Order: sequence, then C-alpha cells, then structure tokens
Amino acid sequence: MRGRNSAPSSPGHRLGSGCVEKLQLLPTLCTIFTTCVGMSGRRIATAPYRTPAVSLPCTDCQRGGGRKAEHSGDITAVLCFTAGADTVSAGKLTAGDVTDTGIAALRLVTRYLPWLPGDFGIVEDSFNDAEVVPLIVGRWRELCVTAAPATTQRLTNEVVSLVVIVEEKFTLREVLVSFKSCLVDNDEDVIVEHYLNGWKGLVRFMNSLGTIFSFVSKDAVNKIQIMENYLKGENGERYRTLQSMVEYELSSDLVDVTKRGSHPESGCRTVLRLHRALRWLQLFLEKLRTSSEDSKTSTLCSEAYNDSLANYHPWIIRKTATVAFLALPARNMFFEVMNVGTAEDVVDMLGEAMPYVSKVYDFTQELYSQHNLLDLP
Ligand SMILES: CCCCCCCCCCCCC/C=C/[C@@H](O)[C@H](COP(=O)(O)O)NC(=O)CCCCCCCCCCCCCCC
Repeated sequence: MRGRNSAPSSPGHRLGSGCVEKLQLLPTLCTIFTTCVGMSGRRIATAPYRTPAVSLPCTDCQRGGGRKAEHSGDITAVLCFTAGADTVSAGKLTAGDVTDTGIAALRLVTRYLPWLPGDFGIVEDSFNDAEVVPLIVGRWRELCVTAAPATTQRLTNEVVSLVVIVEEKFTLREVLVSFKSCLVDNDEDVIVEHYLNGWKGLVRFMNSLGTIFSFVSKDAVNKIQIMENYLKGENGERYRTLQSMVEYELSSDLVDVTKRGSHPESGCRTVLRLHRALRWLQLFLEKLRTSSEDSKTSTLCSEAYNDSLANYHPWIIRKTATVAFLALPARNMFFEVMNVGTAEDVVDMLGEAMPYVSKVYDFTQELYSQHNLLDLP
C-alpha cells in the first residue's frame, strides 16, 4: 500500500444501506460541492450543497463517475476529472501520473470524508487505453476510487468531482452469483477475471469473520494476485479463460508437472489450489443449506474441509484450520453476516447460487483431468 489513512471508524458514522453520496470538489477554487442523495435521507458530509457537475455514468451501475467503478464492500468512490484545456490523452499517461492521481484522490478522501471506516490506501494503479484506475481499497469496507476515462481528464488543478456511492451492505448473494458470470461458451469455459472476482468477494467475506482467518486469506490473496499479474502481463490474453491458460502454459512448457522447479507459480497450479478450495466451499455451502437450526457451523465447516482440502494440506495446516473453525460464529449469526435476509432467504439464495459454483467446479475439474493437471506440485 502506498498511502494509508487510519480514519477513525465511529459507529455514529456508519452509513445507511443504499445511501448515495456525491461530493464535488473544486480544489483550485477551494469550492466544495456536496450533494447527498441517501435513501436514509441522512446527510453524512458537511460540505456546502450545490448541484453536482455532470459525472459519467458507471457502465456497471449507472450511478456514478468512472467506467470501471468496482462495487465491492460497502463504499465505492469514483473520482472524475472533468475535461479541461490540457486534457491528457491516455497515450501520454505514465504510471507516475496515475500514482499522483491516486494519491491526490486519497488526500481528498482523507480530508473530506474522514468518517470513512477502516484503513485504506492505494493498492493498485493501472490503466489501459480507455481509463485510469487508481484504486484505493480499504479493509472490509472498501473504498475504490476510479478515474474517469483518461481522454476526458486533467490530472492537476482541475475540477475534480468525487462521487461516493455508499453501496448496499456487502451481501454474499452477489459474490456467489458472480460465479455465474465466469461461465461462457455454454458453460464450456471460465473467464479467469470473473473467477478471481468471485474469490475476492469470498475473501472479503472471510475477513469480516475476524483476523483468525487471516492466514487463510493471505494465501488466497497471494494466489489471486499471482493470477492477476498474469492477466495484466504481456501474455494476459492467453490467461483470459481457464481453457486458454491451460493450453498456453502447457504448450509453452510453463508448468512444473512432477515437482516444483522453474515454474513454481504457474497459472495452472495456482488455479488448482483455488479449485480445490472451491470444492470445500461447495461442500460447506451445501451443508449450510441443508442444515438445521441447531447445527454448528464449525462442525459443518470442518466436515467439508476434511472431505476436500484437508487431503492436500500438511498436518500443521490441518490443525490450525481446525482450531480456526471453532471460532466460526453460530449458524444464525453466520447467516446474518451473509446479509442476505432471513434464514429462509439464505437457504433460497444458496439454492439459487450453488448450481453456478458447481458448474464452475465441474468444468475446471474436467479440464484439469483431461490434461492430467489434478496433481500439480
Ligand atoms: C468461513 C470460514 C472460512 C474457512 C476457510 C476454510 C478453508 C481452510 C483452508 C486452510 C488453508 C490454509 C492456508 C494455507 C494454504 C496453503 O498451504 C495451501 C497450499 O498452497 P501452496 O501449494 O501454494 O503451498 N493453499 C490452499 O490450499 C489454497 C487455500 C485457499 C483457501 C481459500 C479459502 C477462502 C475461503 C472463503 C470463505 C468464504 C466462506 C463463505 C461461506 C458462506
């Protein structure tokens, strides 16, 4: 992380669900425009109100600034730089520019939105032809700042509009259903980017259960990162789907097949680890779905683990995992954290989402089996 902000997280500032905040900042003129559009009707920023400048609709939600607003966690902030005389074209942008943008964004956020809960900092800068994405992410309640398309932005001293969208509280439904978007070509292939998004959501959910699972989330995040680096790399197109990744890595001799050697972090072996964990998830969710009110989540989790992932883990990891499971909240509390609704709603949601998770699992299993990749070291 580049910048950090330890904004105090006061419960009094917890944000209502579905609340939409728009904050317009004109730094050069020292004018601040704020508009709060909240379902809760609660004003959460204190800057003077003025009609907001036009911001580009997000292609995903139509609710705010940049093209690639990521709606993870509770909060999405979209930083838009409106067009100015010195509009910088995407071609001229450098990583440094992007970083500066991100830092500027962070400063604005820290200054004007001190109520944002959590620690956050700039963790990722990237851009392609169309957009700059300085991403500011916090823990659990995430803050993503996405710039408007580069062709319409100036990076310094211009009108900056910051649109903060307070998302509905994180819900596991979206995460699980996101596995649906992985599947393409009549369920005959899986898009890696969407697959990773599903995992990111799961990790976020796990993090909300407490730091006891941080050893698990660190490993998962590390593997997600490895795959994201491939996607961003010069052969990124080869990693677009699982099928194309397998074909590419095998044909280019990029996979250590019998023991770890020159390619210890191939895409194939990295996805295999996540794939095995997906089996655990599948079993666990199915147990949760069919469990009775008095079932213990720790037992369900442990059983699912023993029937899947544990077979690939050494003794010390198995023991650590088993102890960590004991810290899982009781079933009703666990359902609450999922934020899906009543217990019946959770069961319905699982019934709806599970087939997608299963399809992704089955496809990957078949693909790996065809290429003898199920035992990659
Ligand atoms: C809800 C509780 C979450 C409990 C998580 C259960 C899974 C327990 C897995 C324990 C993994 C321990 C960490 C270390 C793993 C690595 O040694 C091992 C091998 O990697 P290597 O070959 O590179 O060395 N890595 C792995 O097997 C990959 C593990 C990835 C685990 C991802 C788990 C994400 C869990 C998401 C939870 C979401 C729960 C949603 C339920 C409603």
